[in-house]
Amino acid sequence: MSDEIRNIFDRIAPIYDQLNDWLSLGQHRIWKEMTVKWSEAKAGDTCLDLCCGSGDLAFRLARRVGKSGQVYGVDFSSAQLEIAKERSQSQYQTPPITWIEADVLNLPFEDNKFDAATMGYGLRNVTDIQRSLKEVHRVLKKGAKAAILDFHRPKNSTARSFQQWYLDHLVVPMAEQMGLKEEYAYISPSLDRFPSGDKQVDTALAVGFATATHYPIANDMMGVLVVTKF
Ligand SMILES: C/C(=C\Cc1cc(O)c2ccccc2c1O)CCC[C@H](C)CCC[C@H](C)CCCC(C)C
Ligand SMILES: C[S@@+](CC[C@H](N)C(=O)[O-])C[C@H]1O[C@@H](n2cnc3c(N)ncnc32)[C@H](O)[C@@H]1O
Repeated sequence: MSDEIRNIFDRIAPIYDQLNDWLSLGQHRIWKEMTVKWSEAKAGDTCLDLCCGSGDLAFRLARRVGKSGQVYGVDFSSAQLEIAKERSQSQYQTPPITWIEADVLNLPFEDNKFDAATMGYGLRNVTDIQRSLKEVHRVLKKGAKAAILDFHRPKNSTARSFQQWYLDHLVVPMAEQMGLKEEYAYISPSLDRFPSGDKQVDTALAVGFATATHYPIANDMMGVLVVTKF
């Protein structure tokens, strides 16, 4: 299953950023900025962006930690990381971001390393949510936060119907124009499998986080799970 997921993101890498902009009417930038703010990353911090993809959240973290900080972006899609590296070169980077091709279910870092972490549209795509949250907990310093942004199914039936309509009539047809229908058709069933905000909180507390809060955004079509390690 993880090979299938890796292949999806390898294949969509060349158009991923552009489609996100078009399909979210640019709103994803706001949702990502909110996520980085909720991570409480600050100047001088050492930060981790899990499932970094083409680097959107890692770049935002870099701007917050400044030249005295450090940022690591981890993803198992080599094609996504290539895009992140290309983007790195085309913009003045303070600090330089370290891009690592690895599985977030088995992070190549020692315990208690990071002052803050982000994960944007990654938790829904990993094959073992509990294990992923355990790894996040392991590598965070005591008192550190992680902010985890993802889609989910809204509670409100009208919002759910709109979300599904949007996916069926805008997202997948636009992806189909680019020969990526199957890759984007994957989103809907991934939403069906993904736990609600309340269940995400329960899982986070069960793996050992001292606090876990889920903030619905975008009319409850997205959400940010903020967890703290004590
Ligand atoms: C940045 C966004 C999605 C990232 C993303 C996550 C995935 O799991 C994927 C899986 C397979 C292919 C692609 C992705 C993927 O791009 C969010 C913006 C892009 C969304 C595809 C747009 C969908 C937005 C909401 C359903 C509706 C928003 C309506 C509002 C009026 C903008
Ligand atoms: C929807 S993209 C999100 C990319 C980026 N965070 C963003 O916000 O645009 C999901 C990313 O998670 C990565 N991913 C999924 N499962 C992973 C795993 N087990 N280990 C590492 N990366 C993984 C995929 O390769 C993909 O780049």
